[in-house]
Amino acid sequence: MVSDIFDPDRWTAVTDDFEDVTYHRADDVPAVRIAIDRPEVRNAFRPQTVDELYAALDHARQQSDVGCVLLTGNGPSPKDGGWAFSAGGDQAIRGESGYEYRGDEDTDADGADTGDASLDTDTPSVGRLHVLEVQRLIRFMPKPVVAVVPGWAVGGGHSLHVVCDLTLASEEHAKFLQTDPDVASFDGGFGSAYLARQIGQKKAREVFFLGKTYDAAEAEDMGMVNEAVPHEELESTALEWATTMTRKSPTAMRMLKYAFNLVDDGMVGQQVFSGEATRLAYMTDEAQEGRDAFLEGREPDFSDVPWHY
Ligand SMILES: CC(C)(COP(=O)(O)OP(=O)(O)OC[C@H]1O[C@@H](n2cnc3c(N)ncnc32)[C@H](O)[C@@H]1OP(=O)(O)O)[C@@H](O)C(=O)NCCC(=O)NCCSC(=O)CCC(=O)c1ccccc1C(=O)O
Repeated sequence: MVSDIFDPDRWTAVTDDFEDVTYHRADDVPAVRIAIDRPEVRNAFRPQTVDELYAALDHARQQSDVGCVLLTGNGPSPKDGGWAFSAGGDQAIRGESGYEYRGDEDTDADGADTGDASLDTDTPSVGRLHVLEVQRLIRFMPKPVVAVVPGWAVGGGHSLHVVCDLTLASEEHAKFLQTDPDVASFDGGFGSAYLARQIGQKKAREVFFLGKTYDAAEAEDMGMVNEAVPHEELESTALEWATTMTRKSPTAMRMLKYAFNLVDDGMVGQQVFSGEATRLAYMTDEAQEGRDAFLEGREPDFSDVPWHY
């Protein structure tokens, strides 16, 4: 079973190679579902989880026939039935310089520690803080990413929902909490500054400084959740949203996402938006005349091109 509220009749696995993440493509909607699959620790992410999330998201980014990504957490926990989107960085493997790989390199087939970490050549020995790379991938992905929140969104897990384009939450189980300063961490980028854009400065400071827990209805009132729906309808509603969005013009959706981003993303936002404008310009006769003139060693003739106003 992938997740209690996952409908296996509507999805096909893209890969079974991941350990911490499940990755499915919808059968009748051009959308994918990427889920953290560590429900026993409230979907806290370790470096391997972040690597797999990045790989799945980057794969989804490059599928020109996929128009929407649903990002969620599988559940419930087999231990206590609790639900989570993600509880952020896995504190159990946090070392002095970041989150540490603790995997096959120093465990035997049964998972017991062999103390043989030196044999590992695939994974870096330094601590990682690379969920920020996942945030940037979500931010710059040319299609909407929806955070589908079935339970706790906490710490770095809260930041992940903040950076998504839309958030859909379970009425009964979704809970939003920032614990960063409790564990001496601080997401000073999208997790806080962009959150303030969504809910205002006073409220964003309250989220971090007071560390209150908000339910889905409160989060919707604050403007950081788009809609709260009954838990049983969470994934079907997410797929309905994906259906709606993927019927729209891909170019318009991409340009709108980058236009929304632009004002907060400085020169990089301008670069991303302008890159897409350049792509559109390349598709015109005007651009092809410029290219052809160079290749034919002549002056370009733009005399037929109107000065649009
Ligand atoms: C999420 C809780 C509020 C849920 O509470 P509750 O429902 O009562 O469940 P628990 O019994 O507490 O938890 C069940 C089970 O899960 C384990 N667990 C939960 N969260 C984590 C976690 N983050 N790491 C490891 N394990 C976790 C818990 O130990 C229990 O296990 P048992 O074996 O069953 O006892 C509550 O659990 C909670 O508050 N969790 C901690 C939330 C937290 O502080 N998260 C870390 C915030 S800091 C962060 O995410 C930094 C990462 C980051 O994004 C970042 C920031 C800045 C720069 C870079 C980065 C980066 O790249 O990483």
